[in-house]
Amino acid sequence: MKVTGVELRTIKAPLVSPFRTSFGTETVREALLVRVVTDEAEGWGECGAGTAPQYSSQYTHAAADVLSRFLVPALAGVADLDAHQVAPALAAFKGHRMAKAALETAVLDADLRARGVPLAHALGAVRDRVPCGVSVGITESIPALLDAVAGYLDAGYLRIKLKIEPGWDIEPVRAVRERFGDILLQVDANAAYRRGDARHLARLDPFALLMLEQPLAEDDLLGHAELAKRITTPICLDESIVSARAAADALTLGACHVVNIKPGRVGGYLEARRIHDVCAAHGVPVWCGGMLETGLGRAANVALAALPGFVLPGDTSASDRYYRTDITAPFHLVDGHLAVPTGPGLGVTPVPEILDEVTDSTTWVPV
Ligand SMILES: CSCC[C@@H](NC(=O)CCC(=O)O)C(=O)O
Ligand SMILES: [Mg+2]
Repeated sequence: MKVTGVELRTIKAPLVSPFRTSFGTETVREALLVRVVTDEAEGWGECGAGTAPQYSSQYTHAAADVLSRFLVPALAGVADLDAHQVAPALAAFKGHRMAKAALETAVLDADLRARGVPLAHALGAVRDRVPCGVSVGITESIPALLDAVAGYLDAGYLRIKLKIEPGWDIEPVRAVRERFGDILLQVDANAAYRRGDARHLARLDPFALLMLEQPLAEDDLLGHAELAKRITTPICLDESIVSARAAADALTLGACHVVNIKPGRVGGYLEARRIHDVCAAHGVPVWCGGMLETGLGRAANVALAALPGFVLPGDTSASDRYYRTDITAPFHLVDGHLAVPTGPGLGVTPVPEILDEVTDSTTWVPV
């Protein structure tokens, strides 16, 4: 394929309710969408970065800047481009994995649409629907949390994930366990704790959680390995797993028992599959994380979550978990599952009038 140009479109999509984590509260998803135009087809990618550098050092406007100044122009030199050539073409530029992932995904989507191949098929999917969990933010009170969890369980979600932070951990977990019994339940700290919190985190052990996600800092593999020896709750890593090598290192060090795979965090779906393969080789379960994606990123995540090693419900929730109106045809939860898209590439495209309503800016970058 020959890339003729790339559109960088920033959208601002209001969330149906505030989403609070240990690092902040989101009320609007400011997302960067990448549309690659080639001589054969066009393709879409969604950048997982948020408005501010709080989940990681990346953020939406920086992703748009690095794409327009460096990453998109780097594709000009590639004569017959396919998705496998994108990462090597961008390797000279350090970091910015989420921006690189969005560009690689858009090239992959264009290539697959041109060939009539669904992303799920290209990645090696073995399922036609995936089991879904839901991420529940920190709420104003325990009663409010219990109401939210009850609503999601009524909707059919198969697993509940609670955001926690110091001061909001033991009690909310206890309250959910006491109210809802032995549901599949896990927690995510987004790196809010320190190595000295091991004794406190061990107080989660009696609640039979599926996992404790990213309790310590992104770069603290040794701290997680030490913590793993002092608590019985399985440790899952998210922010720390930035590549297949980081996954192999984490498993070798005993820093985690489960991995949350997020394609944007690791530079794209091709690296995400490599991490899936590394974990499968070690007998380690994985699940698909989320970054509040619109239907574009959601479609790609659901395709990935259909791979054999994704044996745990992911944060692949229905569109209405976050959005009143998705920019694509909405994903609906059916018996706790989302259907894997069957169309070429991502299998979905934005609805133009809905996309225009949430568009904040658009830039064309010629190649
Ligand atoms: C704005 S928080 C995004 C990162 C967070 N993601 C979720 O909790 C799931 C979000 C989703 O359902 O897409 C995580 O650390 O796992
Ligand atoms: Mg997480």
